[in-house]
Amino acid sequence: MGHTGSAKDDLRRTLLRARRERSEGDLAEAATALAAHLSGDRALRGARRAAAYLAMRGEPPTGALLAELQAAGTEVVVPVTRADGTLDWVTHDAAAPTTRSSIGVDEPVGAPLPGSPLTEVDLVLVPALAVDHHGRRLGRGAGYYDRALAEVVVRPQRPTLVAVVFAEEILPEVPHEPHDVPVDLVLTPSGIFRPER
Ligand SMILES: Nc1nc2c(c(=O)[nH]1)N(C=O)[C@@H](CNc1ccc(C(=O)N[C@@H](CCC(=O)O)C(=O)O)cc1)CN2
Ligand SMILES: Nc1ncnc2c1ncn2[C@@H]1O[C@H](COP(=O)(O)OP(=O)(O)OP(=O)(O)O)[C@@H](O)[C@H]1O
Repeated sequence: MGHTGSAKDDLRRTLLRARRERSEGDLAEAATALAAHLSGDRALRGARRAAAYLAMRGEPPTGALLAELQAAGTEVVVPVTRADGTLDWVTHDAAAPTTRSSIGVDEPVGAPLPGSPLTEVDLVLVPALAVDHHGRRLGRGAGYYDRALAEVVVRPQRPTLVAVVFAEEILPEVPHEPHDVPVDLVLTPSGIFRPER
């Protein structure tokens, strides 16, 4: 791992530690606030299909946000991680059973959608540990989203990419590499931010 890799790892550790210290009350408030900001932004509110995700421990909770998207008529798909490092996608149903994967992610047990669902969405909510002022995102380091997004951003009709983080996780600069795909918007419990490009 080069310089950028170890700089990313150091920052990940710091950010994960801060996330572990958030109270349940803080998280519940964040969940409601994220869902409330949805209606204020046209790209978010008007999506026909959205790729989202089930938040894992420490992440800004996405349950209310996904419910709000569905209530607005958006079809929501969520990922299932595969051993080869790619993501499958399943239609989100909050009432359907999920299973916790070995890496701590809740995943639907339903059948994956055929084809490349990510190429048919107009909005992608992307998990992140931090995002910088240019929209560059720091993930958990497994590369699932970098690989998945690399395929959609080359398409003529690219979807709006939205990272979801706590406001304190918007940083002036995060370490980045050529394969990192920048996001268009950042959704936080404090509001929506548009990175400079
Ligand atoms: N909610 C959510 N889903 C997601 C992602 C994410 O960041 N958040 N991912 C974004 O790419 C992919 C999964 N990537 C992951 C990469 C590393 C670890 C990880 O290090 N897990 C810890 C355990 C964490 C815990 O139990 O709280 C571990 O295995 O030690 C987890 C997920 C796909 N789905
Ligand atoms: N487009 C790509 N094709 C192949 N490998 C990739 C691609 N993008 C990233 N990777 C690999 O994935 C690994 C993790 O990358 P990186 O540290 O940028 O992940 P991340 O953005 O923090 O994680 P994630 O995308 O899972 O949230 C690296 O080893 C990188 O080489």
